Amino acid sequence: MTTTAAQPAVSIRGLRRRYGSGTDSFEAVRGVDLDVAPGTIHTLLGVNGAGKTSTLEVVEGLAPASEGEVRVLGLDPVADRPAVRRRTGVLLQRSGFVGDLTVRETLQMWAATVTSPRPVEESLALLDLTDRADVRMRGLSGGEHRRVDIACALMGRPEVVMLDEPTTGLDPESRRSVWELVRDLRQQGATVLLTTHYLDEVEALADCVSIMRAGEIVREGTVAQIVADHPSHISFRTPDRALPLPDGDHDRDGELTVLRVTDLQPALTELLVSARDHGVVLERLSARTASLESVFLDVAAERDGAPAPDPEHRSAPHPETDAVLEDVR
Ligand SMILES: Nc1ncnc2c1ncn2[C@@H]1O[C@H](COP(=O)(O)OP(=O)(O)OP(=O)(O)O)[C@@H](O)[C@H]1O
Repeated sequence: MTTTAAQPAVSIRGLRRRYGSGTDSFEAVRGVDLDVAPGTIHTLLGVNGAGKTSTLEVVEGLAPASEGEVRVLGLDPVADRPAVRRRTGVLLQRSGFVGDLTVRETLQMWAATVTSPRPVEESLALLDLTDRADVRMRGLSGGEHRRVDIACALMGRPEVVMLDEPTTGLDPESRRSVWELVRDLRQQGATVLLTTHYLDEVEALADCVSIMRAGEIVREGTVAQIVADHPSHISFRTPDRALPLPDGDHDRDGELTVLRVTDLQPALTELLVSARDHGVVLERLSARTASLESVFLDVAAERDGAPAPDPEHRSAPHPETDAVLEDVR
């Protein structure tokens, strides 16, 4: 008996999206291909302006593609919008809820637009909002507001959930509770496509990650696959230029040398032996295996055609991407 691979929950082929027309037009999405396997969490990771929202809006059926094809559960999100909308939940980056309504009234209003909605009390409990049910929307903190947005996105028990930066602006505890919720959705069989610029969010959630830069997907796979394909870094300072170096990509900037190597341990051993044999002191020696952070930094550096930043000056292991990128600039 032959088995066929499950149809992707979301499939994107040759997607292009242009804003404006003529000489003023700008192409924000430049030929994206993407498959999201059913029952998985797929993250789109990229810096501000990479094209994540522009892509997601087409998948959500909120904007037409300039070119290419998108299918959600086998359906066209624009032409088959009513059918797609019934089976999907969408969290936009910004919601436009009225500040005068209470949280409960907001959820009741939203429930009226959804086929077979969850009971409002269940939605309140799901997002830990029961105690805030009678507070007006304008009185909520940013994190509480975001939880109302998420409650609305999940109101119709969607098969496919699209979340645009679900945890931006949330405190660490709220972020973790959203992560739990997203994992629960997967456990219940839903498919989740989410955009983020948090590296720790990708590491916590992603079955598959697509890294976007300037409207294109430039890396894709599991975090482990992406990291395994990336070189490790060795850096040190020495005024001695005659030191023989192991094979790999070398950059020298004054006294600083940065090596990019595929196999860290033998390269490091060779370097240490070479330094000992030549009587060279390697100051501020540092060796780092590849990480999602180093992949991301190198992807960002490729954007400018600039060399990857000095690993000595990289920041903490899981900072927010925008903070990481301050190092690159
Ligand atoms: N309505 C618009 N008109 C013209 N350009 C736009 C419009 N919306 C977005 N852009 C541009 O398209 C590019 C991609 O924007 P997009 O919002 O898709 O990126 P993003 O990766 O989602 O960024 P962020 O993390 O900031 O949300 C950016 O250069 C942005 O300035």
